[in-house]
Amino acid sequence: MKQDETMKVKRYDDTNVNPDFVAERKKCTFNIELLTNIIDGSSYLTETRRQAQLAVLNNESFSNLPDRYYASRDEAYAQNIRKSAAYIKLLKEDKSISRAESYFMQCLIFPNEVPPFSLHTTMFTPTFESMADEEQKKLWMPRIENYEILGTYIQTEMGHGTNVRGLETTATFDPSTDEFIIHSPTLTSIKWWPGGLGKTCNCAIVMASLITNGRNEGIHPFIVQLRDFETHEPLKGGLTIGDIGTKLGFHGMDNGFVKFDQFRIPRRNMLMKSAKVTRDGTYQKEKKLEKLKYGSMVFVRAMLVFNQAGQGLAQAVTIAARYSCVRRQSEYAPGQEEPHIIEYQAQQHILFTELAASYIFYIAGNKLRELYFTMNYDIQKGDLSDLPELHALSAGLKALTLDEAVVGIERCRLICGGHGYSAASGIPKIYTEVVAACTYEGVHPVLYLQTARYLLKVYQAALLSSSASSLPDNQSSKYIFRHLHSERPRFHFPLSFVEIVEAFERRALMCIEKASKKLDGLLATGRPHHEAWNYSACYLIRAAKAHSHVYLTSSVHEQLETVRQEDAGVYTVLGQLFELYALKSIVDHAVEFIESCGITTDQINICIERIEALLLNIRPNVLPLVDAFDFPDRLLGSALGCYDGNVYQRLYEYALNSPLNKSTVNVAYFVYYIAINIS
Ligand SMILES: CCCCCCCCCCCCCCCCCC(=O)SCCNC(=O)CCNC(=O)[C@H](O)C(C)(C)COP(=O)(O)OP(=O)(O)OC[C@H]1O[C@@H](n2cnc3c(N)ncnc32)[C@H](O)[C@@H]1OP(=O)(O)O
Ligand SMILES: Cc1cc2nc3c(=O)[nH]c(=O)nc-3n(C[C@H](O)[C@H](O)[C@H](O)COP(=O)(O)OP(=O)(O)OC[C@H]3O[C@@H](n4cnc5c(N)ncnc54)[C@H](O)[C@@H]3O)c2cc1C
Repeated sequence: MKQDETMKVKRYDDTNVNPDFVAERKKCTFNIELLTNIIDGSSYLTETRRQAQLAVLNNESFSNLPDRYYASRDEAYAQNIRKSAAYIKLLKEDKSISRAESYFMQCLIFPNEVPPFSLHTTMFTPTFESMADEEQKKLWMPRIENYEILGTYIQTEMGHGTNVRGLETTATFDPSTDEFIIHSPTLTSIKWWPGGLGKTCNCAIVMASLITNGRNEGIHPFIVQLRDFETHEPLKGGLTIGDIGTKLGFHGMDNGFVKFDQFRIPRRNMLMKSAKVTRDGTYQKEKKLEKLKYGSMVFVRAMLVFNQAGQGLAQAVTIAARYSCVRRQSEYAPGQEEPHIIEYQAQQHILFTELAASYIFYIAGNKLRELYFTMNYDIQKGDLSDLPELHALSAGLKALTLDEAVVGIERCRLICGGHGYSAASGIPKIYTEVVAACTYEGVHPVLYLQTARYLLKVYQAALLSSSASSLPDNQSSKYIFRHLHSERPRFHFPLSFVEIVEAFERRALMCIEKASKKLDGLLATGRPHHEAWNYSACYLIRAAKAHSHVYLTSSVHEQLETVRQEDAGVYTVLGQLFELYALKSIVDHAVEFIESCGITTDQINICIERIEALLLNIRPNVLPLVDAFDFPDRLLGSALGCYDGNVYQRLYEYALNSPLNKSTVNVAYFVYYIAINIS
């Protein structure tokens, strides 16, 4: 990125800071900058992010006016398009902007929003790159990279989302014209939900059932132009396109629908890397590359762990923590000043356990992102051996971390009392964005079941093997092999970090064993496999969750081992957060740990006591721990969570700006009450 000499705006306003915050920050016992580097991945990435954020703050084209919480849907969409145009212009003009820089810029330009063009970068382009053959890439990529083509990803239909194989849209090859005819045969086959489809994108990858020579060959991807490149009008020839209307959140996004009515596209618009239709209509496929078509779903699921679960929860926690250090309430000791609400143990228990969870999701999410890029390198070269592992891991972790994050965000909102319910707190916006991720890219019961399917296969393999050596080191399920044939250790309390990881592994192994037994038991009664599978779902989902917890604890433990060599202060606070997250999970799932690890209810009580001690340990560092996330105020968009702690002044300004305050007597009130009373 080109450096801008005129960069003047500071990321924080550090003048006029609330004295309570100054006092809180003085209590810090560790090096905040080092922790920020760990969260970002490196000091280099911290610096890159800060430069990118400064570039956004210094550029007026990226301002959030009208106020994002008062904007109507039309205004929210228009604002996103204005900012998108400025952002894309910048990317075109400054080719030195790196992928990381553009990602950091995008997060701040569109705070807690998925902007209308985002499907272009997160799904359309990756799917095209992965599924198109070399000739197609040569033809299309320059216009895709140049944003002349702005694409979305069209898969879900009004009647089918989860069951991708059941999609009804057809792409029938017509050899007489060398074209495919895309068609929505029913109301339920209308494509529904794709981001940016309603108004913004001019092209799309469309997933449809390929029919050639009278045979249905299953779902395949096609690149389809939807709008005219000059006028932006929907193309003629059989397209009805529109916006699907108001949703829980995503107000600035035009999620859309499209009905295809015998719409024709050239044969070569089928993406032909792993399967193709020749000029005479012959269908050919490379079976081993078949699952590549699922690749973009794996990519986004893997990214959502740090991007939505980690970052979303961390933002809500930052807001709740800062507010808790400002807000005073209730008489604690008779006759004394009201304490800050952070001093109440009940507040600490919720806030600090969510703080711990946000660190765990962030750090494990970063590790998953790295793993994705490492494994995907081989996958794209045609070696798909790591794909099942990556699919199982990304599906389970997407589900578990987002399930826990949305509950955590809501708990953060609740502990902010009434002001948490105001849009000005920023938390409702974070919630509506993050909870959307629980639906898109796959609903969670379904994703857990995908993870469980893989785990049962690994378990079967482990039963037949006597060592873990047949699994590569990067396989997260290696513990199944390791523990299946080894004695359960005696756990000592309080648990060491190594013991914590082993306890999670033992619990996961037990859940997998139980799921396997349940399934086998039902099969043994003569039930068909699909029925036995369905009636084992509760066991299977428990196994998938337990396995995902293993990844969370073991990957953060691995990070702790590195930090231990580097800095004692950071190691201590990160270790406290790790222990708190782990012990709370053990207490929440006590029955499973008692049964799998041979521990007692008394030992669970030791965990509960230890949690209380950890709350006291974490208390002095609470503000520095959220400062370490290094969120600029604009990203948080919160009167309660601003860096300077001037909560009440900001809340008042927010209210004064309410559009309802533009007049002293509201026109509707005048028309319906005063005017009627007068007559
Ligand atoms: C620095 C960079 C930073 C970047 C930051 C990015 C930030 C992100 C921001 C996010 C913005 C996103 C905006 C919103 C986007 C929403 C897009 C969508 O929702 S789009 C719509 C999303 N829609 C959904 O998510 C729909 C959910 N439904 C599905 O995913 C599937 O259809 C299904 C899995 C449920 C069933 O499928 P079915 O065919 O019945 O499957 P079977 O069960 O019969 O298994 C068959 C075999 O295939 C295997 N396999 C399966 N999946 C995968 C995979 N992904 N892979 C590999 N393998 C997979 C499976 O294991 C099995 O293997 P085996 O055992 O035979 O060896
Ligand atoms: C904000 C948002 C953005 C989106 N963006 C896009 C996009 O860009 N492109 C796109 O193509 N799609 C998009 N989607 C669609 C999204 O991917 C689907 O909504 C999602 O995959 C779920 O499909 P569905 O809505 O049809 O739910 P269904 O599949 O009907 O599932 C409904 C419920 O039934 C249960 N269920 C279903 N099947 C099973 C099963 N096999 N086992 C157990 N339980 C089951 C689950 O509880 C599930 O929650 C988006 C959705 C949202 C909310």
